[in-house]
Amino acid sequence: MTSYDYIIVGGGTAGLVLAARLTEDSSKRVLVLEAGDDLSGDTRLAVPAMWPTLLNTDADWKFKTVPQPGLNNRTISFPQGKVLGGSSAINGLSFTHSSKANVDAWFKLGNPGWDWASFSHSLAKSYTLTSPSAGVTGSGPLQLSYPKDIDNAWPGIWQQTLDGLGFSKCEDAAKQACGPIFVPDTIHPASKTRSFAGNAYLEPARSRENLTVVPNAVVRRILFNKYGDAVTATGVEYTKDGETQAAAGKEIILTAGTINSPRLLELSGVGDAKRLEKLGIDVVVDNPNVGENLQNHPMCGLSFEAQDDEKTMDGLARQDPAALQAAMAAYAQQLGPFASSGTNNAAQLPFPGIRTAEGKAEVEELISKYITGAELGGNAAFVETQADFVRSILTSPDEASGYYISFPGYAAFNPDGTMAPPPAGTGKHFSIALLLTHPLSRGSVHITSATDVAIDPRYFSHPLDIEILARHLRFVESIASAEPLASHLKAVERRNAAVDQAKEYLRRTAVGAHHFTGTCSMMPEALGGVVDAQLRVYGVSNLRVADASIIPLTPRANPQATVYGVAEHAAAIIKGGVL
Ligand SMILES: Cc1cc2nc3c(=O)[nH]c(=O)nc-3n(C[C@H](O)[C@H](O)[C@H](O)COP(=O)(O)OP(=O)(O)OC[C@H]3O[C@@H](n4cnc5c(N)ncnc54)[C@H](O)[C@@H]3O)c2cc1C
Repeated sequence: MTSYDYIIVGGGTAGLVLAARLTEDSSKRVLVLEAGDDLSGDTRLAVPAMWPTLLNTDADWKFKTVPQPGLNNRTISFPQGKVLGGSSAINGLSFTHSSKANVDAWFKLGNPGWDWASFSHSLAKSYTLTSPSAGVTGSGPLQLSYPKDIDNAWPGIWQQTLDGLGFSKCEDAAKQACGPIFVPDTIHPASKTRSFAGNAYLEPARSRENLTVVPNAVVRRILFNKYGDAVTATGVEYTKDGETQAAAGKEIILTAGTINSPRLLELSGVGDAKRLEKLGIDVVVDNPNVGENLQNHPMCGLSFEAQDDEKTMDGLARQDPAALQAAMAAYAQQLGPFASSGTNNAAQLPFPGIRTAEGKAEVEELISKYITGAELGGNAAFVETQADFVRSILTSPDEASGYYISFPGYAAFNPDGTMAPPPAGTGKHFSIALLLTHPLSRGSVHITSATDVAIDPRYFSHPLDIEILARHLRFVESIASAEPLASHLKAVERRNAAVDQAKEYLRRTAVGAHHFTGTCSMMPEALGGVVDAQLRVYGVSNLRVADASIIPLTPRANPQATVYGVAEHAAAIIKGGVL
């Protein structure tokens, strides 16, 4: 059996960052096993706006949640990349930093070396940003850019409207940020094609003799040696082309993502002993925290009718041949809707009204009703820290509890969370998608058999989440009713004027963003942790997890920037550079 210094399980976003960084040392042999195919060069991956066409294909694990009581018992789709590059190959390309407050809260949980100052140093290694105003900043492999042409008036309208409501543009999106922001895309500025872990990190490293990458290899379990209480990982078992194979490694690094990293731990005997014994799995390490603490942003959309002469993406969404032809012609010039994520105009906003005495009083009342007292369940010490963090966000006029993405077109979701097409006809739309940045609801991911997994995010199980999001939803309608935006829309009907109406709308239409984190959380085991601050799995000397699953408190918005930062930080830790 071939032996490696490191076996990386999952050649996704974090896995390929680690593969590239660890093979910089030519004395270290690295094996990457990736369940999905290598789709480098596939147009659906390369052309930015084509990412939805990869959903529900073989490049997607096509997960679904169990029915969600908080969402009227709906089952919500939960896509994840199954392809070399992982979710970075199929995601929506938005690159948003989390906040200093969020990362510092990880540190406060008992994670030395994971404060904002240290973490942001690692994050900065991951990207280069090309901006029309500031030029080129950074020198990391991942390429970020803004759309070249703003061929419509919407960005200005969005910013002026929010400015009029008292929120001026954020210049430092990485730190405290309240107000409209113009979010960069993971798109190469020269080619206007997707920049992702595959072409940014793997491609330059692929010819290294010490790197072996095997696509279409599904890892089934981690192999262990156990002497008394001392547990060592020795390698992995995987299937490739219908055959079971094994590889030996001095250290195993799990980067299989928020669903499959805890799933593989459980399948290999690391998890809650009672659960594993019931399934006939030999227990290697008893840790009931594995698969717990699943966090995700609940999200909803509101679409408004735009005036008939507005420029929107509705024609493209309806597959109108003229609109498609125009978009393709523009893309040949690296311009137009195919050349960007379409989600660049966003805003990070505090609790609505927090800058007034009534708003302050309202949030204080909600907090004292819902985040103190008996309804706190789960690990008391963790819950207390999470509650302190969320309280600090909600009561600050400079921290965001709502993330708003504006979009010139129809943006609504089917009941199962997939995107809904625009209504038939020729009507134009303007939409705002809304996310709760720091939910208190937490769920789980656990295996139910050798092949099945139950994903339960428990959306809105903490009552404060829906209360806060309902208030932001009302504020979405306030934005749409404010000038200059209001003049570009047909009459805005207030559909959610009362909090109860807004809550009913959320239970009926909210879905989950594709932003799941937390199932192998990094924190002390007594708080609910699965890995320590060096990302080592408790109870095993040479097994780490280093992907989105280790994030103990979910990032403010879209998480890929944070995942790249986690992977760079992990590489530095493994190479002995930090901590
Ligand atoms: C459709 C979609 C849209 C998104 N849009 C955005 C966005 O616009 N902005 C943003 O910031 N974030 C976005 N995200 C989230 C972001 O992409 C992810 O949080 C991030 O990429 C996760 O990285 P990861 O390394 O944890 O997992 P992944 O990148 O998913 O990598 C895990 C890898 O492990 C492989 N794997 C799993 N199990 C096994 C196994 N048993 N054997 C071998 N290999 C295995 C998988 O196939 C996959 O390649 C989106 C996600 C999705 C799915």
